[in-house]
Amino acid sequence: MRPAGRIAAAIEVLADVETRHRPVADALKDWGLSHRFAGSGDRAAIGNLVYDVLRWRRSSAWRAGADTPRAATLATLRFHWGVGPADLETLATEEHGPGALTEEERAALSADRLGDAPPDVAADVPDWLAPAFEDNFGDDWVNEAASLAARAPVDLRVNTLKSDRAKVLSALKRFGATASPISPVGVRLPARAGWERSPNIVREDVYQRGHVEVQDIGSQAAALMVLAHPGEQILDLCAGAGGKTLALAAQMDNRGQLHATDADQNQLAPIFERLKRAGVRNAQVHRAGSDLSALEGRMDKVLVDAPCSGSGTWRRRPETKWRLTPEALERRTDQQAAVLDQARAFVRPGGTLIYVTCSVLPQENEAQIADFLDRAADFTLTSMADAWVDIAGEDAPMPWSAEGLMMTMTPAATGTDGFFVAALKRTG
Ligand SMILES: C[S@@+](CC[C@H](N)C(=O)[O-])C[C@H]1O[C@@H](n2cnc3c(N)ncnc32)[C@H](O)[C@@H]1O
Repeated sequence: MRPAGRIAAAIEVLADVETRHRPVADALKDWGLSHRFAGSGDRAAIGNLVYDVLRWRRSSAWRAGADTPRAATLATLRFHWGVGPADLETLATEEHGPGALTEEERAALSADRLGDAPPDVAADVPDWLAPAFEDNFGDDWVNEAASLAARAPVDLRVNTLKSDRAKVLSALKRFGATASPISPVGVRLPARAGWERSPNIVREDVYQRGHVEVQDIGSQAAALMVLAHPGEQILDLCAGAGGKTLALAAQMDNRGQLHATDADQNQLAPIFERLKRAGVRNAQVHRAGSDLSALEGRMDKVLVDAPCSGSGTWRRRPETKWRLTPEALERRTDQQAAVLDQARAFVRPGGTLIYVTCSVLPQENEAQIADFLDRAADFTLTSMADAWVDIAGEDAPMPWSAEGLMMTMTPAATGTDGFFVAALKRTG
C-alpha cells in the first residue's frame, strides 16, 4: 500500500475504535481481515500511525482545531512525523488517500498553536489527572506527562542463567542494540520512527533459547531493587505472567526458594512455559487461592508488584490513558491496600516488603505507602539511594526521589517506563 492509503486506513481504524469503543488491537485485526490486499508490513505500519495518533490525541486535536480521527491523524503526521504542509496536501488527494484538505485544516496545519494550549493539553493527559501530575512533579509536570506519550524502545533483559550481555549485544547488533546505562543486564533496541516496523524479537534465536526476555528497563530496575540474593526465601505475591519472577530467579542464581503466586490463575498461565525456557529451577508456583500459611513470617523478601492504573506504561498502551476513569483508579487503590495488608504477614522480622507499581500517580504510590505505614507500625521505609547507585552506577540517571526513600522512574528522568518502588523493612 502507498502511504496515502495507509493514512486513510488509520483514520478508518481510529473511527472504529471511537464509535464502537473497541480495543485498538481488535480494530486493527478486523481491518486486516476485511482488507486482504494489505500485507503484514502494511498492517504494522497502519498500527504505528494509529498508536501515534492515540499518544498525542489531545494536543493533536488542539493543534488541528477539531477532535476527530481525521483531524488528529493529520496533525500527528504534520507535527510528529514531520510531513510538511505541501506534502500533506499531496498525500491527502492521492488515490485511496483521505481526501483533500479543507480551508480550516489547511490553516490549522500551517501554523502550530501548541504554544497557546493549556498545560493539560500540552501534557497530553486527561484533565482530571492534571492535579496528580502537578502534585508529583511540580514545575516539571507537563514535561513529565508529555514524556509518557512518546514511542518506547524495545528493552530486553539478559538471562544470566543462560547467557551474558556481551553475547546478546553481538547477536542483536543489526537492530542497533546498546547496553542500558541503568540495568547491568539490560539491552535496548531503539524505537523506530514513522512507518518503520519494530524488530520482532520473539523470532530471534536468543529469545527462543531463553537468553533474553522482553522487559522494560524500569521493570528490570524495580526487580533489581528487591536486592534478591542466592539462598534467600522470596515470595512474588502478584507474579502474573512472571516477568519479575524470572528476573528474581536470575538474581538468586537459581539458589534459595522463590515462591510465585497471583490472585488470578489466568494471569499465571504463561509463567510455566517462561520458567522452563529461562532455565529457572528454584521457583515454586502456587495456584491462585492456594493456602500459603506455611510461608507466613518466613520470607526474607516479599515483592508486591501491585495491580495499578498502568499510567507508567502509556507509551506502550496509549489508548489506556484516555480510558482510565476516577472510578477505575479508586478500584485499583483499594486493591493495592488489600494486597499490601495481605503481604505483610509473610515478611519475617528483619525482612523486607517491596512495593512496586507501573504508575506515576501519587494516589497509587506515596499515598498508598503513607496509609500502609499508618496501619502497620512494625514496618519502616528504608532508603534506596545507595542501592540504586550500587546497581546502576554513579553516572546513571537518577529517578525522582524524596530523600532516597521512595523512587519514581519516568521516561523523562530515567528513560524508562514509569515505575514506583518502595522498600519497607519489618522491624518487629
Ligand atoms: C502488575 S501485574 C503483575 C505483573 C508481573 N509481576 C510481571 O512482572 O509480569 C499485577 C498482578 O496482581 C494480581 N493481583 C491483584 N490483586 C491481587 C492479590 N490480592 N493477591 C495476589 N495477586 C493479585 C493481578 O492478577 C495481576 O496479575
